[in-house]
Amino acid sequence: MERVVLVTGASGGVGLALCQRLLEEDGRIHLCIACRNVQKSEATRDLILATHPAAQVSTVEVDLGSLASILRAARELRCRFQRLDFVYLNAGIMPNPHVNFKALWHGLLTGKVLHMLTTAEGIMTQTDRLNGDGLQEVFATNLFGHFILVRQLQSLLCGNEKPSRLIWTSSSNARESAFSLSDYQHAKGQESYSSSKYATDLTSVVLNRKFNTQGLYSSVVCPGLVMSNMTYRILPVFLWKLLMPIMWLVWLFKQKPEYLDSLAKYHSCTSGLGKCYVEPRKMDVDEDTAEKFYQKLLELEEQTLEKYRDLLD
Ligand SMILES: NC(=O)C1=CN([C@@H]2O[C@H](COP(=O)(O)OP(=O)(O)OC[C@H]3O[C@@H](n4cnc5c(N)ncnc54)[C@H](OP(=O)(O)O)[C@@H]3O)[C@@H](O)[C@H]2O)C=CC1
Ligand SMILES: CC(C)CCC[C@@H](C)[C@H]1CC[C@H]2C3=CC[C@H]4[C@H](C)C(=O)CC[C@]4(C)[C@H]3CC[C@]12C
Repeated sequence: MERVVLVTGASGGVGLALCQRLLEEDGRIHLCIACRNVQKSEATRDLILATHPAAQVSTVEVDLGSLASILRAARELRCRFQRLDFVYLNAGIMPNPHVNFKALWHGLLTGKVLHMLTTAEGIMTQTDRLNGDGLQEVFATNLFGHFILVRQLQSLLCGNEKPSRLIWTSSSNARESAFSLSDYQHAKGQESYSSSKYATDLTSVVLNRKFNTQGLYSSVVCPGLVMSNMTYRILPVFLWKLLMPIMWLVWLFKQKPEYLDSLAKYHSCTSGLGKCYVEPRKMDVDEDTAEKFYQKLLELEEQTLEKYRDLLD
């Protein structure tokens, strides 16, 4: 039976590129794209089929900022599929981004410029707000909505013949100092994006602890700086185009000499001898904090799903 792959945030940017790439790697998969509404789902499906006409692509509507929508989508997926092999938890937002140009300028003059330009540490803030479920929107969309989706899809992800995998799109902007267990939704600070991505890293770590024995494995990835609607909301397109030569220089400086081989093809995978093509980095995550955070997520799940009893099985 073909492998079933679910991708959230498939309508553009990283998610759409990921869908195209997955089909290039294996045209036999069943790709289920999760988008916010029917129009987006169908437009995305048409775009994918234009380049991969023989692909099996289905759609599901889910607004990750709405618990009711997530519960409906999960119910629909449980009816449609017997298992899910890969779930890419990719949808994400960074509302009202603000660049601190003073800090940026200061950073450009220091030795930490590469670190600053690849992690945005100290130069980006956002303003968040409450969503319809009374949750901080960035936390809800980037992390909690996905967490609820995974919990609701547990029966399709656990106990299968082959292991299933969750792949979270995290970010190099994830930072421990932006996250606090006492304000894990980041209602008080101005780095909700960074906090939500650190929360993502913690969640992935703890999900492995809880679910590896049931055949579910979780990992996080950072796609690097990608030109998408998200980045075009930070700076206008023309400015990014002007900055491109600088970004290329940054990229070049970040490469190890062996990466500059123009004949090399880079696959994000591991060879039979264990050699990795993409450099792994250890996450700055403490397992004890991850466990405490998990308990808080479970408590929040219980509180928030209380009013949606009719949508639960
Ligand atoms: N761009 C970058 O440089 C980087 C991005 N990332 C991460 O990559 C992921 C994808 O971002 P990117 O492609 O750049 O940004 P885009 O804004 O282009 O894409 C975001 C995707 O998420 C979807 N989405 C947003 N909110 C919701 C919601 N409430 N419910 C369902 N879907 C939603 C969007 O759908 P819709 O079309 O309906 O808005 C869209 O498909 C994010 O998690 C982001 O944090 C990580 C590191 C760097
Ligand atoms: C080249 C400079 C002179 C001008 C660009 C300044 C900033 C607007 C951008 C510099 C670094 C960028 C970012 C880095 C990390 C990204 C992160 C991985 C992510 O998940 C989302 C986008 C970034 C925060 C991105 C945003 C713009 C920069 C801060």
